[in-house]
Amino acid sequence: MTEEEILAFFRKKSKPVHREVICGIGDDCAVISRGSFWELLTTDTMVENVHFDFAYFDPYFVGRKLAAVNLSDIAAMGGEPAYALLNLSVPGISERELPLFWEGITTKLANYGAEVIGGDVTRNPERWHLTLTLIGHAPSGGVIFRQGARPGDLIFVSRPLGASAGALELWQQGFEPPESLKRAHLDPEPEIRLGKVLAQENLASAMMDISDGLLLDLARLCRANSLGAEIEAEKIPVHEALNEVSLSQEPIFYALSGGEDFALLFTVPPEKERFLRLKLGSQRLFQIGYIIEEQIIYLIKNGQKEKVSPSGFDHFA
Ligand SMILES: Nc1ncnc2c1ncn2[C@@H]1O[C@H](COP(=O)(O)OP(=O)(O)OP(=O)(O)O)[C@@H](O)[C@H]1O
Ligand SMILES: Cc1ncc(C[n+]2csc(CCOP(=O)(O)O)c2C)c(N)n1
Ligand SMILES: [Mg+2]
Repeated sequence: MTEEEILAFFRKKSKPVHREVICGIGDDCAVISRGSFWELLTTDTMVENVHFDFAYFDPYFVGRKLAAVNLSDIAAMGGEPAYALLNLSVPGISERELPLFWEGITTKLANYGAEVIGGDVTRNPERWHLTLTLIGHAPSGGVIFRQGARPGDLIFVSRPLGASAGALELWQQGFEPPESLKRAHLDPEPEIRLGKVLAQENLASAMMDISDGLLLDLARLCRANSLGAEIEAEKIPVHEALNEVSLSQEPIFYALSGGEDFALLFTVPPEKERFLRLKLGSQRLFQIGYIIEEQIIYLIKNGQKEKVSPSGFDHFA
């Protein structure tokens, strides 16, 4: 089974029984009503040689990235991160590695007001296997779900895409990537501030973060709404450093299907666009297309409109 099929199985089978569960399987975070506020829960795992390789990572950046991928799921709901539980499962860890890893994870969490408050340690005979569970909160009713988009809503991404996947390919081909690509892969910045503005000002109708690639994640957002999308290749913000390096594919491929961008993908009703630009001032946003009724994703490229199948990262594809 593919990762997509496994997730579909869980989504179909789950029927929350607790009345306080506002949102269970299927969004970037689970959401639980705690009366005066909503709690947000998310968990993400990083496995050595699946998510990172010590050929170009060190324990400090493994810690920073583990924090970032979880923070990004809180950002995708428009929430505020707070508490984390850390599960460390390793063949062994040295007196040099442990403080570096701890410094990485705690500094990244602290940048966004979060801290580690517990966890678990076990031996893993094979490789580093790390899981972080992050808990956050939002005002009651003040989160943006994947569901909520309407036909005609504008589709935005929060920053240029493809840098992380470009860096990965360069390392895997034995080259040293330029600094901006390296940073995007080793130390991605979660969009906590932007997510909060979009939620608190009720600007976005639907939102998620891009972890598996724009096309695949846009397809997930569309499916959550039983809608489709029309996007334009020329409007997709491709990270500019991809034009300066030698890669196996065109730069736009990494922006469409690379993954690990941790940018926000969100929809905005057209009548709110002016207010959105006003609220975000100098922050650049990239409108790449709009939501359509038909449950298909179209890409307009060189004046041609073509149906695209959602390609991106799947652990088992
Ligand atoms: N093993 C599982 N059991 C129950 N629910 C799961 C399981 N794995 C994933 N889910 C749920 O399925 C949904 C999609 O999961 P997915 O991991 O793709 O989300 P994500 O964290 O936004 O993406 P990524 O892991 O790529 O960052 C989420 O709501 C998640 O909680
Ligand atoms: C060594 C190595 N090989 C491949 C990749 C690419 N990669 C791994 S997981 C993932 C998507 C998000 O993960 P998840 O869906 O588990 O949250 C991507 C694009 C990498 N980073 N390192
Ligand atoms: Mg996510």
